Amino acid sequence: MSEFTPTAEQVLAIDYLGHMVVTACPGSGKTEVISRKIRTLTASLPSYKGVIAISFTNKASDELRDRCKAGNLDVKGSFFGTIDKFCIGRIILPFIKHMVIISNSLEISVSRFADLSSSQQALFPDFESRLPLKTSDTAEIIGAIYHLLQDGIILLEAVGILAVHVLNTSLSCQRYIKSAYTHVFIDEYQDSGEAQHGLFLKLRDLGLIAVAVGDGDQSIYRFTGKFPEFLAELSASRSGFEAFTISVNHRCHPSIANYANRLLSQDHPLLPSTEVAIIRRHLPGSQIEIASWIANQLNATKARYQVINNRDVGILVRSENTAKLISQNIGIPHRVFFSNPFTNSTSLSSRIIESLLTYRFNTRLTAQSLISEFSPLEFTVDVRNALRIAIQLCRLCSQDEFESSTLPVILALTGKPPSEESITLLRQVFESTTHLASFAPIADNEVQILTLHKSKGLEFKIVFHLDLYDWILPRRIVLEGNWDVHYHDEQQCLNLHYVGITRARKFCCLVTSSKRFNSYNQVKNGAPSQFFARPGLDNLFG
Ligand SMILES: Nc1ncnc2c1ncn2[C@@H]1O[C@H](COP(=O)(O)OP(=O)(O)OP(=O)(O)O)[C@@H](O)[C@H]1O
Repeated sequence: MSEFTPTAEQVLAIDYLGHMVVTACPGSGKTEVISRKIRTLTASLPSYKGVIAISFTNKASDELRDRCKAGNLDVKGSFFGTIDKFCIGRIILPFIKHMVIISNSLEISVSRFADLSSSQQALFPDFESRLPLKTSDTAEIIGAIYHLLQDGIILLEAVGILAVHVLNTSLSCQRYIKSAYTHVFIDEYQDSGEAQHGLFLKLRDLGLIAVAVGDGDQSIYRFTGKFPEFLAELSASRSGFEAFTISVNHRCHPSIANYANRLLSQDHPLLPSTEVAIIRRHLPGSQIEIASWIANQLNATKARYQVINNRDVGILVRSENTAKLISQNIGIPHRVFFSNPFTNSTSLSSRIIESLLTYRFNTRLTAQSLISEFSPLEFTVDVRNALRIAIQLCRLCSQDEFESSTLPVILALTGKPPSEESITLLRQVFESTTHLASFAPIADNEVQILTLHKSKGLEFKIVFHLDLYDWILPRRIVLEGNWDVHYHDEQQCLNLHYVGITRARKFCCLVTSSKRFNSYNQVKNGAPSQFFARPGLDNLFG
């Protein structure tokens, strides 16, 4: 836990005991407020109870869990994870069998609509025009969703509405939720979809204390049906939620905060700052030259800003293609947050094996955290102890023994042996040193390369913000027969740029180059982003 004293605004939010919504600017301590609340709350809970803490990404969720558990604090039966993980693991899988007859020999997996067979797709006429699905769609498509479940498939796009449906319909699910959890926290509420919002309100109606935290200016997922309007709805008067605002950015150097604030509002008052810690650099060449340039001047930058470890440096990009180019050309230890063979697999045994791999390499994780993740219902003490030992063996065994060591764990958690697919994926991971390395915790000497979307909720002492090109950020689109400049949701692109800059604590470098590779590896002119020309930014950068 951080040593600082919370501000008066933070104290009000930490101490409030009822339903609440916290809106706050970047770096204002939202994650701190949530973790301090969870630490205080869980201290007085019995071991079988906990809170539900939902973050937007696994990385943000790990960060929150680590902050809550700092100093070996016991967070009891709390859930930390993403909304899909919660819906699937805690609501759908344990309780759907009370509602649909599903053969015990079937392994249930999660599948996207696009990956269904054509006869399965035909169950959902006009499916794509309904996306994102809303709870009001449930009545019409629940029959088709049940049909798929009988084939062992949970439709990914319907996870949210299915969870709300199970929660509304299954009394045993309601009893379980009420007995296992006292509070629900949802971070990054500005990126909530309608089903998630419905679930949150339903959990409140069941008697859990509901806490939403977010920032409308960091809304960056509108394209997937996630809207800041739900956060605004909770913040409105008479919503039943007490509204709190936290307004001081503790993360960014004041000159970085000034630049970010002026991006959104050209007249935003400026914080006093004696130094400018945000610069623009336009380099000859493409992303390849940018990679070498970053590598060459990294040590000097770290020394200047008294940063010791490379892991405190984030290189933020708009596209995976740029991430790949930087990774291939930077020539210093780094970690790219790419997908691994398990990323697109949603079967339960794949998710367990992936978690066992993470557990094997990350010694800060406990066997209990894995049990809590995958077994929503209570085991007897004997079964739990045997399972804990089986999980621990997956860390202690040799690489050759890992595959067989996962067997008893998967059997205990699912009642079935692992699927063939999950074993194939595991073998693919072991065949690739890059994939294997991605399961280890970040080493101190590794620079982190990730997309702007994935950087949400994270912070770095030094940030290199790339991909600030015309066409890329803001994303430009061509309208047939019209040569004017048109953007695809300029406000969301601006929010994305704002999120990127506000990840930086001490120094932020906005980098462009005269050329750029596009996703087809064609070289294009690298004209600078239109965001550089926004009013109000003059003299705010070096
Ligand atoms: N009262 C405070 N005094 C000093 N530092 C603080 C205070 N509150 C938070 N911080 C620090 O500010 C930084 C940002 O906090 P945190 O990550 O909780 O912000 P956040 O609101 O979740 O950010 P974002 O929404 O941008 O992801 C952290 O390094 C945290 O330790």
